[in-house]
Amino acid sequence: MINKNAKIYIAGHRGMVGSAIWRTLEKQGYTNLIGKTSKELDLRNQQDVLEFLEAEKPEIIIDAAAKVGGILANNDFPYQFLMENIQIQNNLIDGSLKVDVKKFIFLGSSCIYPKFAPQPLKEDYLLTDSLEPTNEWYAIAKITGVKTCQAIRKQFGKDYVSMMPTNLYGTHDNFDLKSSHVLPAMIRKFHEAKENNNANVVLWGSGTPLREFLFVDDLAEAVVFALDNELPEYLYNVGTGTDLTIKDLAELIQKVTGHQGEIEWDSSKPDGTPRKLMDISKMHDLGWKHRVELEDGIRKTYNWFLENIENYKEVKL
Ligand SMILES: NC(=O)C1=CN([C@@H]2O[C@H](COP(=O)(O)OP(=O)(O)OC[C@H]3O[C@@H](n4cnc5c(N)ncnc54)[C@H](OP(=O)(O)O)[C@@H]3O)[C@@H](O)[C@H]2O)C=CC1
Ligand SMILES: C[C@H]1O[C@H](OP(=O)(O)OP(=O)(O)OC[C@H]2O[C@@H](n3cnc4c(=O)[nH]c(N)nc43)[C@H](O)[C@@H]2O)[C@@H](O)[C@@H](O)C1=O
Repeated sequence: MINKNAKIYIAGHRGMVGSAIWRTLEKQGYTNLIGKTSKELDLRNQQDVLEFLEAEKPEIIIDAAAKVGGILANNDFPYQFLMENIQIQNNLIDGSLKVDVKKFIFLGSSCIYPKFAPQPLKEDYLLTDSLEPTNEWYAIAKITGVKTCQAIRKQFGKDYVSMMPTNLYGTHDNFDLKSSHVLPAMIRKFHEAKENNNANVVLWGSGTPLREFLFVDDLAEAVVFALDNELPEYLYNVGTGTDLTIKDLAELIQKVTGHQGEIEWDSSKPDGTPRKLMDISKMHDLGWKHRVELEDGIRKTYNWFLENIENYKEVKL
């Protein structure tokens, strides 16, 4: 068990995931949390990161800082998704080793697994085949992060662990239609179409790919679980164990938002990987399980969207 006064640095503490982890840690009584915005500390700058870590000497680091985006952003900006993520994670992980950070939690994504791997995806399937082309750049960066932490475990015996969440959604999500993931994009599109006399909604691809969705507060609980317990292995999947087609997701969000028009599918946009359902038995065996079911999570996210609707004009990329 970690001391509740331990100094914990949450990299990316204003993002969807970082802010959920911050809230969960506060709720569980952790008192010494630190965070920096990208304006205050650009994690791509090695010297600045090392100076910050040397000055602060955190006991624990949770890395929720990354260049993040949906299928189109990943496909259109391969260099940024590869390079910025490698820079951010290398500076944080190597800096942590240098200043003797006791525990490091690295967050990756289910896209690290091969495009046509057997389903559900077990942690062992890493590096057994080729990646999905729309996000291979981001995936290569994330695989490098997993392997860097694994190398530190092997060579220095430190508690550096990687968690691979499935597709996430929730409060503080990115609702910008160019850079967002599918679930917040659909909430915004159906809501705005409803407001616009139930106009038709245009969605991307064929609607046939399958995706698994985890509410971000559940992921935050999994991360705090990993912080409270020394996990025996280097890599853990985090998800719900259930997926649905993009078309079924669209119908569910259409119901929640109350939109009554038609849905059109834009086949010029990519489908991405056909399926990426996580095998989450390792986390279940240790005692973590998700709590928020999809429809409930979508309602919470839609309510948050409505409460914060004025902020969505900003484009993230
Ligand atoms: N969203 C999803 O569906 C999934 C996300 N993940 C992983 O979870 C983690 C967090 O993602 P999420 O919360 O969704 O992303 P967000 O875009 O919401 O947050 C990313 C955070 O990273 C920070 N950041 C980005 N670049 C820099 C930089 N150069 N210097 C300092 N800080 C930087 C941002 O800081 P600031 O706000 O100050 O600019 C922001 O707070 C990532 O590792 C991602 O790969 C994994 C699976 C799915
Ligand atoms: C988390 C994960 O996220 C990304 O992978 P992805 O799951 O393919 O991403 P996505 O959420 O953007 O799309 C899922 C599916 O949904 C379809 N889709 C329909 N209509 C919209 C739409 O309006 N917007 C978006 N974004 N997608 C749409 C879309 O065509 C695709 O079939 C990578 O960043 C990857 O690196 C990663 O880790």
